[in-house]
Amino acid sequence: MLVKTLSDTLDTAAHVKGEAFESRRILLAADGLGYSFHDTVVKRGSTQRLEYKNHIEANYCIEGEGEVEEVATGRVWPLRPGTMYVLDRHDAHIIRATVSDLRLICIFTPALSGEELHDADGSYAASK
Ligand SMILES: CC(=O)NCC[C@H](N)C(=O)O
Repeated sequence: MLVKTLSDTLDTAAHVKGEAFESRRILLAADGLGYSFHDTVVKRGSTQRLEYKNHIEANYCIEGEGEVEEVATGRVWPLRPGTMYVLDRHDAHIIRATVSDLRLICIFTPALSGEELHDADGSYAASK
């Protein structure tokens, strides 16, 4: 059995700090599960255009309020605790933390190694 805590991740290389978010990557490629598992905080007032060309990402909101827009259609969904969105087609999307910080539980497949940063397209490099 594998047991980890959020505090094991804080201030390690797997605690990635961007302008708009902090991603605390608790399970990584090295754990051998085929997915990575992150506890991510998206900062209030931020807007991010993202497009994970090399990964599928599932996001489950557990705190805060904001919205996600599907770029291809312009469709917008509110994000609140209990809402999940999955970028199952590598969908380009825009995340807005409109009202407060958003806290999202994120799963990436294939797993991230832990230190990935967004490139200019809003993607992470392909997993090795
Ligand atoms: C929604 C969001 O902020 N995504 C960027 C961070 C990503 N979820 C990650 O954990 O690396």
